[in-house]
Amino acid sequence: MKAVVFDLDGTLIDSLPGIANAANTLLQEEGRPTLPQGDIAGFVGLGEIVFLKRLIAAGGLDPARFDRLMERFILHYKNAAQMTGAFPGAREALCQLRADGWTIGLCTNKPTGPLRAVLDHLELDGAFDTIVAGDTLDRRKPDPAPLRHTLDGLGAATGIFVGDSPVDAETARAANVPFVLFTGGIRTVALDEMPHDKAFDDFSQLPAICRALI
Ligand SMILES: O=C(O)COP(=O)(O)O
Ligand SMILES: [Mg+2]
Repeated sequence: MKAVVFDLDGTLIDSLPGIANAANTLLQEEGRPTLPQGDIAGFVGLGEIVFLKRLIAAGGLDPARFDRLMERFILHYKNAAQMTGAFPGAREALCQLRADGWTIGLCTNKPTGPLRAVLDHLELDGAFDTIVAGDTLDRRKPDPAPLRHTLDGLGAATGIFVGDSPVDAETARAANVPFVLFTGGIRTVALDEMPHDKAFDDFSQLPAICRALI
């Protein structure tokens, strides 16, 4: 079975504006100045616990109130779905891959609550045969376990991983899976810091890239 697994934030969906809005809403509630979206981009990638720790440090919030802040951040993070869209051509690429006989998985560090909210909002739930959220396992990307778990769910021994970040590149390497880099995502480092087998900036290129890799 040919399997392709996608990262979500910055790969299939343009979620940074919503995530930044959620973070800044929390800062405003706490009476702190908001942060530029470019700074907040650097907090994304390792899931909500690391995200909030980075936000607390950069935004001058009280680390002792972590649990309470997390509860409120998750509420705002669910609402972020309203500000989130799929990248141009991403839906069409998923349909084409499906038509080409690929089985399709999702492997994200986004936690289940905000993940469900955004998949519902974008009606993307049915696009995937298997979904692994950040809190599905007790290990997250770049640990290879979530990607391997996604491939197991697809009944595939191997596959292709499509992502946008150094965390995704490291996950693919650790799981020994070819990595395809979407360069239009949440870019915080240079392209050569994300080892990849192929790169693309236009989703219409992806089905042919996948075909050529397997
Ligand atoms: O939630 C994050 O930190 C990143 O999510 P992603 O794995 O879908 O890019
Ligand atoms: Mg990502």
